[in-house]
Amino acid sequence: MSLLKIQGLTQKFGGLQAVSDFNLELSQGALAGLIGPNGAGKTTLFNLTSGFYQPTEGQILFNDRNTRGLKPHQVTGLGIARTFQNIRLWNDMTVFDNVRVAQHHALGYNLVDALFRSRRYRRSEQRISLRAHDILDAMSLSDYALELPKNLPYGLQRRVEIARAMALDPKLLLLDEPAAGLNSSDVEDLIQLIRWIHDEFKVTIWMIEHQMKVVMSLCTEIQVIDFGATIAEGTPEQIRSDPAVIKAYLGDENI
Ligand SMILES: Nc1ncnc2c1ncn2[C@@H]1O[C@H](COP(=O)(O)OP(=O)(O)OP(=O)(O)O)[C@@H](O)[C@H]1O
Repeated sequence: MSLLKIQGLTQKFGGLQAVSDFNLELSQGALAGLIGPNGAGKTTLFNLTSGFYQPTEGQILFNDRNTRGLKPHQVTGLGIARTFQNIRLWNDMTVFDNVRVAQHHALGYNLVDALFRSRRYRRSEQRISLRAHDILDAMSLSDYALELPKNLPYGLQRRVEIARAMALDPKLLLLDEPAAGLNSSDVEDLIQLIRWIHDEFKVTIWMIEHQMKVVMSLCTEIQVIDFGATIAEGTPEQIRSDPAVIKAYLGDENI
Protein backbone atom coordinates (compact mmCIF):
# COMPACT_ATOMS: atom_id res chain seq x y z
CA MET A 1 0.00 0.00 0.00
CA SER A 2 1.28 3.46 -0.76
CA LEU A 3 1.90 5.74 2.21
CA LEU A 4 2.00 8.93 0.20
CA LYS A 5 0.16 9.42 -3.05
CA ILE A 6 0.36 12.74 -4.87
CA GLN A 7 -1.91 13.20 -7.86
CA GLY A 8 -1.95 16.01 -10.41
CA LEU A 9 -0.42 18.51 -8.00
CA THR A 10 -0.12 22.03 -9.37
CA GLN A 11 0.95 25.17 -7.55
CA LYS A 12 0.71 28.63 -9.01
CA PHE A 13 2.14 31.78 -7.46
CA GLY A 14 0.45 34.54 -9.49
CA GLY A 15 1.66 33.98 -13.04
CA LEU A 16 4.36 31.52 -12.02
CA GLN A 17 3.64 27.80 -12.13
CA ALA A 18 6.05 26.41 -9.51
CA VAL A 19 4.68 22.84 -9.67
CA SER A 20 2.92 21.34 -12.70
CA ASP A 21 0.82 18.19 -12.63
CA PHE A 22 3.19 16.41 -10.25
CA ASN A 23 2.55 12.76 -9.39
CA LEU A 24 4.25 10.47 -6.90
CA GLU A 25 3.58 7.26 -5.09
CA LEU A 26 5.77 6.37 -2.11
CA SER A 27 5.34 3.01 -0.50
CA GLN A 28 5.88 2.35 3.18
CA GLY A 29 9.60 2.07 3.93
CA ALA A 30 10.78 3.88 0.79
CA LEU A 31 13.91 6.02 0.82
CA ALA A 32 13.28 8.32 -2.10
CA GLY A 33 15.04 11.35 -3.51
CA LEU A 34 13.78 14.48 -5.22
CA ILE A 35 16.32 16.37 -7.26
CA GLY A 36 16.32 19.15 -9.81
CA PRO A 37 18.03 22.44 -10.63
CA ASN A 38 17.58 25.54 -8.45
CA GLY A 39 14.04 26.88 -8.54
CA ALA A 40 12.65 23.63 -9.96
CA GLY A 41 9.88 23.49 -7.34
CA LYS A 42 11.30 20.98 -4.84
CA THR A 43 10.77 22.95 -1.64
CA THR A 44 7.33 24.01 -2.89
CA LEU A 45 6.44 20.31 -3.10
CA PHE A 46 7.56 19.82 0.51
CA ASN A 47 5.62 22.91 1.58
CA LEU A 48 2.53 21.45 -0.07
CA THR A 49 3.05 18.00 1.44
CA SER A 50 3.54 19.40 4.93
CA GLY A 51 0.51 21.70 4.77
CA PHE A 52 2.38 25.02 4.56
CA TYR A 53 0.74 25.67 1.20
CA GLN A 54 -2.60 24.55 -0.17
CA PRO A 55 -2.32 23.30 -3.75
CA THR A 56 -3.90 25.20 -6.61
CA GLU A 57 -4.93 21.84 -8.09
CA GLY A 58 -4.48 18.16 -7.37
CA GLN A 59 -4.43 16.15 -4.20
CA ILE A 60 -2.16 14.65 -1.60
CA LEU A 61 -3.25 11.41 0.04
CA PHE A 62 -1.42 10.26 3.15
CA ASN A 63 -2.45 6.77 4.22
CA ASP A 64 -5.42 7.28 1.89
CA ARG A 65 -6.46 10.45 3.72
CA ASN A 66 -6.74 13.63 1.67
CA THR A 67 -4.72 16.33 3.44
CA ARG A 68 -6.42 19.27 1.71
CA GLY A 69 -7.36 22.01 4.14
CA LEU A 70 -5.24 20.65 7.00
CA LYS A 71 -2.93 23.01 8.86
CA PRO A 72 0.77 22.11 9.19
CA HIS A 73 0.38 20.84 12.78
CA GLN A 74 -2.54 18.66 11.70
CA VAL A 75 -0.45 17.20 8.88
CA THR A 76 2.30 16.54 11.44
CA GLY A 77 -0.30 14.87 13.61
CA LEU A 78 -1.02 12.44 10.76
CA GLY A 79 2.64 11.41 10.83
CA ILE A 80 4.57 13.71 8.49
CA ALA A 81 7.59 15.53 9.95
CA ARG A 82 10.12 17.66 8.14
CA THR A 83 13.36 19.55 8.32
CA PHE A 84 14.15 22.78 6.51
CA GLN A 85 16.73 23.85 3.97
CA ASN A 86 17.94 26.54 6.37
CA ILE A 87 18.08 25.01 9.82
CA ARG A 88 15.20 26.33 11.88
CA LEU A 89 15.96 25.61 15.51
CA TRP A 90 14.88 27.76 18.43
CA ASN A 91 18.27 29.16 19.28
CA ASP A 92 17.45 30.46 22.72
CA MET A 93 16.19 27.09 23.94
CA THR A 94 18.36 24.16 24.85
CA VAL A 95 18.68 21.20 22.52
CA PHE A 96 16.49 19.21 24.93
CA ASP A 97 13.77 21.87 24.91
CA ASN A 98 13.90 22.13 21.12
CA VAL A 99 13.13 18.43 20.87
CA ARG A 100 10.55 18.55 23.69
CA VAL A 101 8.70 21.68 22.61
CA ALA A 102 8.45 20.58 18.99
CA GLN A 103 6.11 17.86 20.18
CA HIS A 104 3.74 20.39 21.86
CA HIS A 105 3.84 22.54 18.82
CA ALA A 106 3.06 19.69 16.48
CA LEU A 107 0.34 18.27 18.68
CA GLY A 108 -1.37 21.65 18.75
CA TYR A 109 -1.35 22.23 22.50
CA ASN A 110 -2.59 25.66 23.43
CA LEU A 111 -2.46 28.04 26.36
CA VAL A 112 -5.64 26.62 27.90
CA ASP A 113 -4.11 23.12 28.07
CA ALA A 114 -1.02 24.57 29.70
CA LEU A 115 -2.91 26.78 32.18
CA PHE A 116 -5.24 24.08 33.45
CA ARG A 117 -2.54 21.43 33.62
CA SER A 118 -4.95 18.55 33.71
CA ARG A 119 -3.72 15.11 34.75
CA ARG A 120 -3.87 14.06 31.14
CA TYR A 121 -1.76 17.07 30.20
CA ARG A 122 0.83 16.33 32.92
CA ARG A 123 1.03 12.72 31.79
CA SER A 124 1.60 13.72 28.21
CA GLU A 125 4.27 16.22 29.40
CA GLN A 126 6.12 13.33 31.03
CA ARG A 127 5.77 11.23 27.92
CA ILE A 128 7.09 14.08 25.78
CA SER A 129 10.13 14.61 28.02
CA LEU A 130 10.86 10.90 28.05
CA ARG A 131 10.61 10.75 24.28
CA ALA A 132 12.98 13.73 23.99
CA HIS A 133 15.54 11.99 26.23
CA ASP A 134 15.22 8.74 24.29
CA ILE A 135 15.62 10.34 20.90
CA LEU A 136 18.63 12.45 21.98
CA ASP A 137 20.18 9.32 23.38
CA ALA A 138 19.49 7.29 20.23
CA MET A 139 20.99 10.00 18.06
CA SER A 140 24.11 10.46 20.22
CA LEU A 141 23.06 13.94 21.26
CA SER A 142 22.63 13.47 25.02
CA ASP A 143 25.93 15.23 25.75
CA TYR A 144 24.55 18.37 24.10
CA ALA A 145 21.08 18.30 25.69
CA LEU A 146 21.66 21.45 27.73
CA GLU A 147 23.54 23.39 25.05
CA LEU A 148 21.97 26.10 22.93
CA PRO A 149 21.89 25.02 19.27
CA LYS A 150 23.62 28.23 18.14
CA ASN A 151 26.72 27.18 20.11
CA LEU A 152 26.99 23.83 18.31
CA PRO A 153 28.89 23.11 15.09
CA TYR A 154 26.68 23.12 12.00
CA GLY A 155 26.78 19.34 11.56
CA LEU A 156 25.40 18.85 15.07
CA GLN A 157 22.71 21.47 14.50
CA ARG A 158 21.56 19.41 11.52
CA ARG A 159 21.49 16.33 13.68
CA VAL A 160 19.41 18.16 16.31
CA GLU A 161 16.96 19.29 13.64
CA ILE A 162 16.55 15.71 12.44
CA ALA A 163 16.20 14.53 16.07
CA ARG A 164 13.48 17.12 16.59
CA ALA A 165 11.57 15.77 13.60
CA MET A 166 12.08 12.16 14.74
CA ALA A 167 10.74 12.99 18.22
CA LEU A 168 7.37 13.34 16.51
CA ASP A 169 7.53 9.64 15.68
CA PRO A 170 6.72 10.28 12.02
CA LYS A 171 5.71 7.70 9.45
CA LEU A 172 7.12 9.97 6.75
CA LEU A 173 10.20 12.15 7.19
CA LEU A 174 10.81 14.96 4.70
CA LEU A 175 14.42 16.12 4.61
CA ASP A 176 15.00 19.35 2.70
CA GLU A 177 18.66 19.50 1.65
CA PRO A 178 20.06 17.93 4.82
CA ALA A 179 23.64 18.13 3.49
CA ALA A 180 23.49 21.86 2.71
CA GLY A 181 26.37 23.68 4.34
CA LEU A 182 28.07 20.54 5.67
CA ASN A 183 31.75 19.76 5.19
CA SER A 184 32.76 16.45 3.64
CA SER A 185 33.26 14.58 6.91
CA ASP A 186 29.87 15.84 8.18
CA VAL A 187 28.33 14.64 4.91
CA GLU A 188 29.69 11.13 5.54
CA ASP A 189 28.21 11.23 9.08
CA LEU A 190 24.90 12.42 7.67
CA ILE A 191 24.73 9.56 5.16
CA GLN A 192 25.30 7.07 7.99
CA LEU A 193 22.75 8.85 10.18
CA ILE A 194 19.98 8.86 7.55
CA ARG A 195 20.61 5.20 6.69
CA TRP A 196 20.53 4.31 10.39
CA ILE A 197 17.30 6.29 11.03
CA HIS A 198 15.64 4.62 8.06
CA ASP A 199 16.58 1.13 9.24
CA GLU A 200 16.13 1.65 12.96
CA PHE A 201 12.82 3.53 12.98
CA LYS A 202 11.39 1.96 9.81
CA VAL A 203 10.44 5.46 8.72
CA THR A 204 9.71 6.32 5.10
CA ILE A 205 12.03 9.09 3.90
CA TRP A 206 11.62 11.54 1.05
CA MET A 207 14.59 13.83 0.63
CA ILE A 208 15.61 16.81 -1.46
CA GLU A 209 19.34 17.01 -1.94
CA HIS A 210 21.72 18.78 -4.28
CA GLN A 211 24.72 16.67 -3.32
CA MET A 212 24.52 13.74 -5.72
CA LYS A 213 26.76 11.61 -3.54
CA VAL A 214 24.14 11.71 -0.78
CA VAL A 215 21.17 11.00 -3.04
CA MET A 216 22.89 8.32 -5.10
CA SER A 217 24.20 6.42 -2.11
CA LEU A 218 21.02 6.55 -0.02
CA CYS A 219 18.00 6.62 -2.30
CA THR A 220 16.61 3.59 -4.09
CA GLU A 221 14.17 5.67 -6.13
CA ILE A 222 14.73 9.17 -7.45
CA GLN A 223 12.48 11.66 -9.16
CA VAL A 224 13.89 14.57 -11.12
CA ILE A 225 11.94 17.76 -11.69
CA ASP A 226 12.62 20.80 -13.78
CA PHE A 227 10.33 23.84 -14.00
CA GLY A 228 7.92 22.07 -11.64
CA ALA A 229 7.41 19.00 -13.83
CA THR A 230 8.87 15.50 -13.62
CA ILE A 231 11.49 14.89 -16.28
CA ALA A 232 12.75 11.50 -15.08
CA GLU A 233 12.26 8.89 -12.39
CA GLY A 234 13.96 5.63 -11.55
CA THR A 235 16.87 4.04 -9.75
CA PRO A 236 20.14 5.95 -9.25
CA GLU A 237 21.63 4.06 -12.23
CA GLN A 238 18.70 4.98 -14.49
CA ILE A 239 18.81 8.62 -13.40
CA ARG A 240 22.57 8.93 -13.93
CA SER A 241 22.28 7.92 -17.57
CA ASP A 242 18.99 9.63 -18.42
CA PRO A 243 19.49 12.13 -21.27
CA ALA A 244 16.81 14.54 -19.93
CA VAL A 245 18.58 14.66 -16.57
CA ILE A 246 21.97 15.20 -18.13
CA LYS A 247 20.49 18.02 -20.21
CA ALA A 248 18.85 19.69 -17.18
CA TYR A 249 22.13 19.50 -15.31
CA LEU A 250 24.35 20.24 -18.29
CA GLY A 251 27.66 21.44 -16.98
CA ASP A 252 27.06 19.99 -13.53
CA GLU A 253 29.89 17.56 -13.00
CA ASN A 254 28.37 16.15 -9.83
CA ILE A 255 26.01 13.87 -11.74
N1 LIG B 1 5.78 31.68 -1.63
C1 LIG B 1 6.17 31.90 -2.88
N2 LIG B 1 5.69 32.95 -3.59
C2 LIG B 1 6.07 33.16 -4.87
N3 LIG B 1 6.95 32.38 -5.54
C3 LIG B 1 7.46 31.33 -4.89
C4 LIG B 1 7.11 31.02 -3.54
N4 LIG B 1 7.79 29.91 -3.16
C5 LIG B 1 8.52 29.54 -4.22
N5 LIG B 1 8.32 30.40 -5.25
C6 LIG B 1 8.92 30.28 -6.59
O1 LIG B 1 8.61 28.98 -7.07
C7 LIG B 1 9.71 28.44 -7.80
C8 LIG B 1 10.14 27.14 -7.17
O2 LIG B 1 10.76 27.44 -5.92
P1 LIG B 1 11.27 26.31 -4.94
O3 LIG B 1 11.82 26.99 -3.73
O4 LIG B 1 10.22 25.31 -4.73
O5 LIG B 1 12.45 25.66 -5.79
P2 LIG B 1 13.56 24.61 -5.35
O6 LIG B 1 13.59 23.55 -6.39
O7 LIG B 1 13.33 24.18 -3.95
O8 LIG B 1 14.88 25.50 -5.45
P3 LIG B 1 16.28 25.39 -4.65
O9 LIG B 1 16.95 24.12 -5.10
O10 LIG B 1 17.02 26.60 -5.11
O11 LIG B 1 15.95 25.40 -3.19
C9 LIG B 1 10.80 29.51 -7.79
O12 LIG B 1 10.69 30.24 -8.99
C10 LIG B 1 10.45 30.36 -6.59
O13 LIG B 1 10.90 31.69 -6.76
